[in-house]
Amino acid sequence: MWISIECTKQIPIPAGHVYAINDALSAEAAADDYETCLRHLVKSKILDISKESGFPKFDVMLLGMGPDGHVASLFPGHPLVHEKEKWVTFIKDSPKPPPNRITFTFPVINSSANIALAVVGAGKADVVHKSLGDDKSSDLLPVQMVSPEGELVWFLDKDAASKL
Ligand SMILES: O=C1O[C@H](COP(=O)(O)O)[C@@H](O)[C@H](O)[C@H]1O
Repeated sequence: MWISIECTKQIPIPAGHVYAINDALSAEAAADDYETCLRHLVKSKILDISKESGFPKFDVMLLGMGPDGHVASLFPGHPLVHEKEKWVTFIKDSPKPPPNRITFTFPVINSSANIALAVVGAGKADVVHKSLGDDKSSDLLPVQMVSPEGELVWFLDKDAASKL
């Protein structure tokens, strides 16, 4: 949401190219509605399907990361990180406000051609260190499960990179 609102202010994206979440609906209904929207875009050949995965394939996905290592609304230890079928799903118990959210699932995120991961602030330094370091002793954080079909590029500010 933030991206669509901020980007449309900064760069001239035609309004018809922005597919906003319908926040008048419940989280469940908004997730269904958004997945239906994606399916229409696939049918009308605006959005590709990955030959590898059969899920929608975005050219580029811009993700952030929370200080707990979550991406999109896929939080560490939450069952949604293991969703394998849905394109878009919902969460009603998000550990970070707001509690009701919708999110792309990992099959969609990881079918992207490319992903830019933009991470800023000292509050993210520990998790950046853990994610990019060698310690694979504990369960993977959601950010460590991000694996697009093409390139994954991290963009860090000095504070976020301070423990590397
Ligand atoms: O809740 C969320 O937080 C993360 C991190 O946000 P930031 O403002 O600290 O960069 C964001 O990437 C994610 O999309 C969102 O669901």
